[in-house]
Amino acid sequence: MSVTPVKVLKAAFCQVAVVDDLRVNVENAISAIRNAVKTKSGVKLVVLPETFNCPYGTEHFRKFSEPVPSGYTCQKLSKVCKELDIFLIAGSIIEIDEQGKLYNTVTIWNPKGELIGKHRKIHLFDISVTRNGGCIFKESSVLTPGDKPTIVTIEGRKFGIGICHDIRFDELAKLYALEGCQAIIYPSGFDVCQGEMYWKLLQQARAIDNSCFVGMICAARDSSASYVDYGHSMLVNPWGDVLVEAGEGEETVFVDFDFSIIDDYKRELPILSQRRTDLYGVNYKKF
Ligand SMILES: O=C(O)CCC(=O)C(=O)O
Repeated sequence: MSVTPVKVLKAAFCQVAVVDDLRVNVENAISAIRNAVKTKSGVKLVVLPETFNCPYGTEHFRKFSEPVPSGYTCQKLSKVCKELDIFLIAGSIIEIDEQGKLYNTVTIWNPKGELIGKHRKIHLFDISVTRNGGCIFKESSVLTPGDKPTIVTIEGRKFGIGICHDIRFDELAKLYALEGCQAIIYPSGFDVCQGEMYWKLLQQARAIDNSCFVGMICAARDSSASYVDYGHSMLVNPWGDVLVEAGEGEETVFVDFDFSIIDDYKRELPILSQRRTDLYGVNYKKF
């Protein structure tokens, strides 16, 4: 049954803190979700950060891994979506498959508590940057990359899903735009150094180039952690305007996706249809 697309979708981005205890993290995320729905009436979509139930570090990933959707975290998330009648882009968890392979995986849930999508991070975070304080990370030492893009329909609107480092790859965002997505959501965990340089800039670039909303949702900053998350969960519209930005600490921010702005942007600046596809193109496998 097709749903009439909503004009405006009310959303909450929960910038939760993450500690070294899976069950505490899940309880914390669930109470943030409950508070968000209680605080602002009409919230229909909630988003959580990357690895919201596990400290971000390759040494933690196997210990915190769970099967999807039968694991503890997924079962709790499914239940809360049903209870609160919401969609949830559930940040990410570390998924373990039957072969014991690990993935960084976003699960997406509908108000019936059904899993409507699962995105395994496609571009693993392997960098060794030396400038501005530096950042070295090698997710591929323990994780397996996902092999397909993920689009879900929420209240009649198509959302593309990525995870953190996925935002650096414009082809993925372009593919989502060409497939009709009006928003791309990246649960994320930039460190402070990369965050200061690129967090806002990358979202503005992806949003402007692809005529859509772009959001990144981060965990709260904990300066005593070995990997320090940037915070600043954000949503940008296609004009590049920052519609909402959290601070550094634990916080939930609320934002309306008013989809009329996408139509205005595409009418006034029709770059997607002005592309010279006789000269170049984005090739991708059908998924
Ligand atoms: O691309 C970056 O600089 C940060 C990416 C990241 O932190 C991640 O993928 O978890």
